[in-house]
Amino acid sequence: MSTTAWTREPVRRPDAAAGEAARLRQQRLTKPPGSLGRLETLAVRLAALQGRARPRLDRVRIVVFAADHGVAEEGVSAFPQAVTVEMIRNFARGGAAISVLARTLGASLEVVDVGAAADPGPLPGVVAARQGAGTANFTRAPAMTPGQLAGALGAGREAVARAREAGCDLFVAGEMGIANTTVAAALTAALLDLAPDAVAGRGTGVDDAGLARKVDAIRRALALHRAAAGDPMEALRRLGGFEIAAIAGAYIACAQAGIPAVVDGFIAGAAALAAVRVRPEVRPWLLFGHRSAEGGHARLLAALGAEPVLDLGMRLGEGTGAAASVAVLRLACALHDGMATFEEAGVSGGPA
Ligand SMILES: Cc1cc2ncn([C@H]3O[C@H](COP(=O)(O)O)[C@@H](O)[C@H]3O)c2cc1C
Ligand SMILES: O=C(O)c1cccnc1
Repeated sequence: MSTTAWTREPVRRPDAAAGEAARLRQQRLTKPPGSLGRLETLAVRLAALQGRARPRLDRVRIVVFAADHGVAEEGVSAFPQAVTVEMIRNFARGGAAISVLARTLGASLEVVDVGAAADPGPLPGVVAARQGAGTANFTRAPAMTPGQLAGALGAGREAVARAREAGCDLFVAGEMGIANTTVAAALTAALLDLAPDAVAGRGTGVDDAGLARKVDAIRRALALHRAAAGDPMEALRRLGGFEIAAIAGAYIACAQAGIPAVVDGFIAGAAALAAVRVRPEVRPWLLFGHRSAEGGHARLLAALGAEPVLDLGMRLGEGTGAAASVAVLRLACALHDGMATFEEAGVSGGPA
């Protein structure tokens, strides 16, 4: 049986010397210091994370983790649970938003079925790592058994190992799972000690009655699992989901492998929060792609001290907000690498 012991293995430290070399290069490029704003600091951060003064984003890996949630039966989503497996098929055929973004970016896309309610069977580009036919309804029982939690975390670690094997400059985790905004909200509320209505949003577009059912389901879940709030791994087991645990595992594995990761929206953000609570040294390895329009994401970002790259009013998931930010991160790297220095260009007024 798989265990979670690997999550306690050492995490890499960013390379301060590579970061400093990148910072000095930015000062010598033909522009007033700081005038490219966060395009400068993002390139410097990527340099420290990749351990090279000129960071590259040629090989971007996107992995969408899909799973279902027992809490869907509480009527918390605007869409039926069958959409999860239907979207797995859509990913495999290349018709989803993340499929288009991955193609446009020239990024490799993998889908991991961590436990949709229906088994999609073998599909091209879909890895089966099923921990069950969806989690248990967390308003009545822990979402996962200890074995399922370990299996889901391990599925994330294995996805990072495959990415590393293929060569990976940057890792993007996405998710698909009907009702997972309820799950992300419950986990966020437990870990940040917030009221359900402060973190629950409309997800796929629930009406007022749906939102009230969602807040109520979260309130009941928090009451049932109250004792776990101080233990992030146990909170993840009781209030999380297979795909959220897999993403948390992937972030921890990225930090252990020295691969920077871009976090997507609210759901991936909840996984990031869990990962950082389990292993605080994971935090430097995470960049934040965008601010989701989902209620609760802004508070989650604030708690993580995260300033997202984009704020486009997106609220889809699948890794789409993180993928969109890769275009900006690539521009940051291209400027950093390709601009002339004051000295090279014979422009006056550069650093002494
Ligand atoms: C067609 C479709 C594609 C999606 N892709 C991502 N999500 C997003 O919506 C779901 C979460 O919202 P809720 O908690 O309200 O169910 C997740 O699957 C998330 O990835 C989708 C949702 C739908 C309907
Ligand atoms: O921010 C997200 O990740 C999100 C928001 C709504 C629905 N699905 C995902």
